[in-house]
Formats: sequence, C-alpha cells, structure tokens
Amino acid sequence: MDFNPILLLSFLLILISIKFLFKNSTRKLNLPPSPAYSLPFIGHLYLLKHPVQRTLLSLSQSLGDTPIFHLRLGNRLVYVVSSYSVAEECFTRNDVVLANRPELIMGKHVAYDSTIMIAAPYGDHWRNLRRVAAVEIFSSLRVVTFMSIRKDEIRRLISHLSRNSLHGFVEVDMKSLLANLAFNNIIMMVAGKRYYGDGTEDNDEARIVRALISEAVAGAGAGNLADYLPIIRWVTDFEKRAKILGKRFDGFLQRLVDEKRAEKERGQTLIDHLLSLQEIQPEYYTDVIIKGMIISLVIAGTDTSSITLEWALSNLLNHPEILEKARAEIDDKIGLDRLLEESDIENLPYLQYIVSETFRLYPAVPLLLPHFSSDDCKVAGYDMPRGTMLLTNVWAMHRDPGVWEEAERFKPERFQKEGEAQKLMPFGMGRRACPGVELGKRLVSLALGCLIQCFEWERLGEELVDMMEDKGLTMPKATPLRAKCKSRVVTRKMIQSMYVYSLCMYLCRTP
Ligand code: HEM
Repeated sequence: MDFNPILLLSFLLILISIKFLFKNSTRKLNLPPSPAYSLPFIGHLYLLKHPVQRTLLSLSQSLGDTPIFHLRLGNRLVYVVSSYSVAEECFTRNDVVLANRPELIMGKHVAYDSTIMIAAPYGDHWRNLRRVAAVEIFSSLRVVTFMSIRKDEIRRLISHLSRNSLHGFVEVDMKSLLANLAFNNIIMMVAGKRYYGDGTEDNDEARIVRALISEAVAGAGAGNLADYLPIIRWVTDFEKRAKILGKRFDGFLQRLVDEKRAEKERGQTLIDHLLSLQEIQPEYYTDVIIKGMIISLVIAGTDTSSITLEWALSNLLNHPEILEKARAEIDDKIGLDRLLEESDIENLPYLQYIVSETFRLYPAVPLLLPHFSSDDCKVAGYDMPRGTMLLTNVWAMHRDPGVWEEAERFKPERFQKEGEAQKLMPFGMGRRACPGVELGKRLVSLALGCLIQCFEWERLGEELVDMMEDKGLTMPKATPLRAKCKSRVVTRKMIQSMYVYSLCMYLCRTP
C-alpha cells in the first residue's frame, strides 16, 4: 500500500483538534470532587468493591463527607449522590432530565433491548407502559382487589410453618419461604397461578424460575464491570451468559402467555387483560410488550418485598425486646381469636415503625436503579453533562448521622416523631419512583404482622443473626436467614378454621 504523508498529517491534525476541543469543553465544566488516581482506561473501576453502597459511602467520607462526587468508571462518567437534599434536587428540579436509564448488558439481553418498564428510556413508550400498569396493577382499585391474594398466600405460609411447629420449636429456612411468598403473590396477580406451596415446592419450573430471577437481579447491579469496560464483554463470558439467561426467561414468559391464550375465556389476571388489548391493538400489544410487562413486575416486585421481610425478621431476632413489644401491641389490639387483617395495620403504629426502620437501614434497592441524564443540567451547583450515570446512595442517606440520631441503631421508636418517615427514600422519588409502593408496603406489613402474631421466634443459637449484605441490584443478606419458630394458639385456631372451611366446601360440592 502507498504511504501518503498528506493523509497521515490530516489524520493527526483531526485527532489533535478533537482532543483539544474535548479538553476545552471539559475544562470549562465544574465537576463535583472525585477520588484521586483515575487510571488510564479503567478510571476508578479499581475502587469498586462489593457491597458497592459501602464502598461509595467510604469514598464520599474520604472526600470530606461530600454529598456528591464523580467517578470515571471505564468509559462512563458516574455521579454518586449521598445526601437527601441533593437527591431531592435530582428528582424534582432535574426530574425530567434524569428520568432516563443507562443502557446495560442485562437490559439488552434480558429486558428485550431495554424496552420494558424498568429499563426503558424516558419517553412515550415508557409513559405508555406506566399508564397501562397503573390501570391494570397499581390503581387503588386493583391494590384492594389483590388483597385476597396477599391474604391467601400469607395464610398458606403460616400453615406451612405450623406443620411441625405446633408442639415445639422447629428450624425453618425463611429466605426461601419468603421468596416463595413474594413470587406467588406476583404471579397470582399476573397469571392467576401459584408455583409454591400445596406440595409443589419441588416443581422443576418453580426452581428454574427462582434461579432465573436471582441471576437477573444479581447481574443487574451497579457494580458490574462489563457495563463499563467493553473489553470485559469480549474477554469474559458475561454477555454470553446474559444472552442465555434472556432466552430462558423468554421461554418461561412465552409459556405463561401461551397458556393463558389457550384458555377459552378471558379471566381477571394481568395477562388476560393484556391479551384483550392485543385483540384490539395487535400492533402495539405484541407478545414482547406483554412478556416485558410480566418480567418488570417479577424482577422489581419479588426480591424487593421478600428481602425486606428477611431483614425485618432478622432484626427482630437480634432485638427480642422489640419483637416482644410488637407482639404485645398485636395481642392487645387484635387478640388471639382471629388473624391480623390488612385493615388492622393502620391501628398498629409500632408494627409500622418496625417496617419504616427496616426500610431505613436495609433499603432493598440501596442505590435505586441507575438513572441517566438525557441533557446537560446542574446538580448541587455542579455541571452534570448529558450522558452521565447517576447512582443515588439511599443506603448511605438513611445512615447519615447528621440526619438520624444513633443512625446505625435499629430503633423503630424514632418514627414516633412526626415527619421522620418523610426523610426516607426506599422507593425512590419523582417520575421513575417505584409504582409498586402500595403493593410492597401492604405485603411486607401484613406478612410481618402475621408472622409476629402466629409464632414465637428464636435464633438458631446464642450468636446474633449475621447482618452483612451480599452484592446485586437488590440488597440480599449475605447469609440467608434460618430461624426457629413455634406456633402460638392463634395459629392452631386458624388451621382448625381452614380445615372446617375446606370440609364445608367439600361437603357442599359432594352430591
Ligand atoms: C418493599 C418493596 C419494594 C421496594 C423497596 C421497591 C423499591 C423500588 C426502587 C428503589 C425502584 C427504583 C426507583 C428509581 O430508580 O428511582 C423501584 C422501581 C420499580 N418498582 Fe419497586 N419496590 C418494591 C416493590 C415493588 C412491587 C411489589 C412492584 C410491582 C408489583 C414494583 C415495581 C417496580 C417497577 C415496575 C419499577 C420500575 C419503575 C420505572 O423504571 O419506571 N416494586 N422499586
């Protein structure tokens, strides 16, 4: 090939001008502080250790307790916010600009090219998904209609726990039982079927689906190197695994949709409603839209609720005096003749304080989902260029000693003070905040209240329950919760009434 010096010179000149322009444009920007030593190519990625929320808090402390700082993570500019007031500014004044989501590998392969509600960019398509979900799942009417599902699933959990615990303490694996409760609850709303309980625990599909959810949630966290460094995509099998996961998830979702489609009459589940919409507007309500809606709810609504319950129960086991106080409140207001109902929750302030304190110290999504700026904006007086990823360290905000007295202590009583709950942000804020707040809070409060009312609880031994967190998008416990429980008298009464009810139903049906 001929060597052309003019071409080479022009190429070098272009490179120098691009570098000069880029330098000039970034020099003018007033960026928030940043840790020293951003290495070539990887930037600050070498600092990102698990659990990421703890690392990010240490970094903000090392920069003089700054409420906002920036990191260069591979080829991304990332802002980290750890103060309520700056987060509030992001999700009020800058809410539209920051309502976007960054493109992540899991989003591409598991979330139908980031077209599903949790991952979609801000715009008409996302607005439409939220509108459909608001009508079909999150409206006050639907939340009340689904109450019978929550109640039924919790009764089944109690009945399962009581099986061997009527006459003494038995050891139970609470992590998987709570995960089953949350998953059944969602899938009943979505498809009208349940996967766990009734002796179906060993059902192959149930085990596969639980593994799929765990893998998707674990791989979608903010600490995933492959999302920042293209080379990691090439040299590891992360992307290949994400593709396989996406295919397997899709297979499960398609089966759910096809099962419903094959039924002769349309029922009242979310899939039924979406299939009816598909008949009217087939070009918009495609199977991908329906499957995307289901996966959004399954991923966002399962682990979040069950993990919160696991943390709450772990705290009660480590603080028996708080557990006793909660039980005394329930016994006093409801007694031992009937099971706690959702309508009782508003009369159980101490139970509500325990739930709020769990959301404070153990927010299920510690960094919210990542946001992404679709335009230049200003945050806390600093410039935030278009294309910046925003991580909101809610975990750190909820432990800020300047905001919370004895911030590290599990102390539900703090919420007696009016206005304290308004300082929490476990569901995010603004346009992109969690639409499942009401469903999540109701399930967590009712399930926790019933578990306190129906059982005595003990730790496995003298040792406190381990309270370290594992990695992922949500904040699972590093050590899954196992505990000992023993049925109380109210449980026996509930089981007897369930038997009587089943017997009556059987006799009514028998000619
Ligand atoms: C204790 C329970 C729950 C917690 C702590 C929780 C928390 C959150 C958080 C922090 C976000 C991200 C907000 C942001 O990025 O700014 C979120 C988003 C979301 N949550 Fe929840 N959630 C819970 C339960 C649920 C339930 C039960 C459902 C559905 C049945 C649900 C559906 C969603 C959806 C669809 C999104 C994505 C919203 C969007 O991007 O437009 N969540 N949730």
